[in-house]
Amino acid sequence: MDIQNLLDDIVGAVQPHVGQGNVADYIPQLGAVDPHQFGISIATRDGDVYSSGDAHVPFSIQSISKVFALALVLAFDGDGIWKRVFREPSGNPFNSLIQLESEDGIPRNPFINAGAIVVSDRLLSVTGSAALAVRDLMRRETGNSTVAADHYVAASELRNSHRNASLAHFLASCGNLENPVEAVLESYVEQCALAMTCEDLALATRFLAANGVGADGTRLLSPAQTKRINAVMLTCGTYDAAGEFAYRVGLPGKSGVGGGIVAVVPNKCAISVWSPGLGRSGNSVAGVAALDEFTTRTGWSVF
Ligand SMILES: NC(=O)CC[C@H](N)C(=O)O
Repeated sequence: MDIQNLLDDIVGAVQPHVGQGNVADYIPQLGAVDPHQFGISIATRDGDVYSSGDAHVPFSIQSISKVFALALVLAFDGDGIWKRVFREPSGNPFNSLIQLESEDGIPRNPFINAGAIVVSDRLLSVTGSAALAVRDLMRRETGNSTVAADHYVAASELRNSHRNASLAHFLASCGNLENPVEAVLESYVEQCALAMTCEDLALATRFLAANGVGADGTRLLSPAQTKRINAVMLTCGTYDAAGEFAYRVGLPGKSGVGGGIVAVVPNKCAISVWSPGLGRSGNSVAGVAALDEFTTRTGWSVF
């Protein structure tokens, strides 16, 4: 298969969707991003990388960071995190407060905000800085030592983080935070504010398509842990649109409100797409369309 040709074709095919949806203006700094951009990259298990469109423009990875924070907690700390967070789809928006109270402060899964705040809290306890731990993992896997958080985005989110602050305070009231709320929130927004390109993200995600083996050949996760992260991405990675994403794309995937999505074809490749316009559930409209196109054309799906 000529992957480069395929990606160039997909860039053309999704053009009608580029600019559709809305940029995430609840984080003011993200509201200023030009929605008429689209990029796609693939990093194969064998080490080849293909890109097309705006694949070299850095964007805010936001909730995509939640996958990497979870991977690090599982790698450094084992399965203990699963006592503090469930593994069920929530069927609710990513920043919803509703279930958290009725389910006694145990978030539905690690990819909605409440669950990711718990994971970042644990990563903060284990490493001293969730944001730096995630950043260093990204640098190692991409070989790009310039990967860093955009501090304007982090500050912009922190100033407007009333929702996440309420989730964190509620978690603390249930005894499900180990660190002070302010420290956890700071670390969480800093991790979300990492700026990366599609190409960076495809490279960083590749270990999930390689049974847990990282770029330098060392093992980050066991094959069983890798399988499980991919399973949680499939069922929970795109929030209350996870069913629709599985239906259209058929791959484990994780989205962020910066407009990025990463997806994993186990044992083959990692794919990253980016376009800032979001649909109702906070997933990139053109990004989902591109992944739909990709799995339809290649047949590379888990189903
Ligand atoms: N879905 C997302 O990307 C949300 C991440 C964002 N930092 C938030 O907490 O609201």
